Amino acid sequence: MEFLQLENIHHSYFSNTQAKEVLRDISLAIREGEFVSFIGPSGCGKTTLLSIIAGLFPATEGKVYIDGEELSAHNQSSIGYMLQQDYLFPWKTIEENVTIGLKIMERSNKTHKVTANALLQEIGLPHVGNNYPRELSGGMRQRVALARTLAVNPKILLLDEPFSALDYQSKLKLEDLVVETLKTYKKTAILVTHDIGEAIAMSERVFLFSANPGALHRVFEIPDALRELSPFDVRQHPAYTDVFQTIWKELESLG
Ligand SMILES: Nc1ncnc2c1ncn2[C@@H]1O[C@H](COP(=O)(O)OP(=O)(O)OP(=O)(O)O)[C@@H](O)[C@H]1O
Repeated sequence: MEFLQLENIHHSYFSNTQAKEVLRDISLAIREGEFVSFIGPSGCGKTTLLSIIAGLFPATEGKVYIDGEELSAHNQSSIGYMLQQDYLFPWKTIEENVTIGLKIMERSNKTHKVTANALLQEIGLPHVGNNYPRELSGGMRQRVALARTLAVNPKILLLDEPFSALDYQSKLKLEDLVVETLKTYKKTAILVTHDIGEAIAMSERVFLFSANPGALHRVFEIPDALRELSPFDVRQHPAYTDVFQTIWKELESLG
């Protein structure tokens, strides 16, 4: 079932009297529970498109639908955002950081501790609730950022290069954890990444965008044989190299 739908999205930024066209006529649909990636040359508008989906600002033209309903202040909270930086508050404990969104949304205090504990357990950090962010490694902090994003129970997660600041080993481990956790919670997710391998390893479909202005160029279906594996294992599968080369060639052809 189509869960997130973009219909003829156009976007321009206006500075002084000049308009800069960034996105042209983007239409796409993502199924409930699906994990997809957006890739494309630098500056093709991936972050701009995620911001429009998150409702941070409206597109110049076009519509976003979530579960058949047009995006508005009413359903905007069904979307969670995870970024390259963890943006944890250094003066708050890990438990307080995980539940900050619930506090902002003024949801009942009683269940906060239970929610935080369950999520910290899920991300493999059950004993850090009373610690402070400075006491954790970069990879652990990004896991906490994932728990904080999930705490408000969004239906759709937007992941904007959340692994790019991590060392290679932490990145591979976190990719596995994110895929497993989002499957457990049956979330729909969009990952923006520059790493083709990461897109193939984590996604069911990869959306390739071209630049100037940003437009949807091609959609790649990841073969079933890869989709059943964890991101780490996908990279060891014989079919992985073929898929990588196909996408790489297409990206190269965009210049
Ligand atoms: N607030 C803004 N005002 C004017 N132009 C902007 C603004 N934000 C982004 N742009 C421009 O829009 C274009 C798309 O930017 P965006 O960050 O969405 O691309 P991206 O594909 O995410 O880039 P990257 O892969 O480098 O992160 C770029 O040319 C950028 O300079």
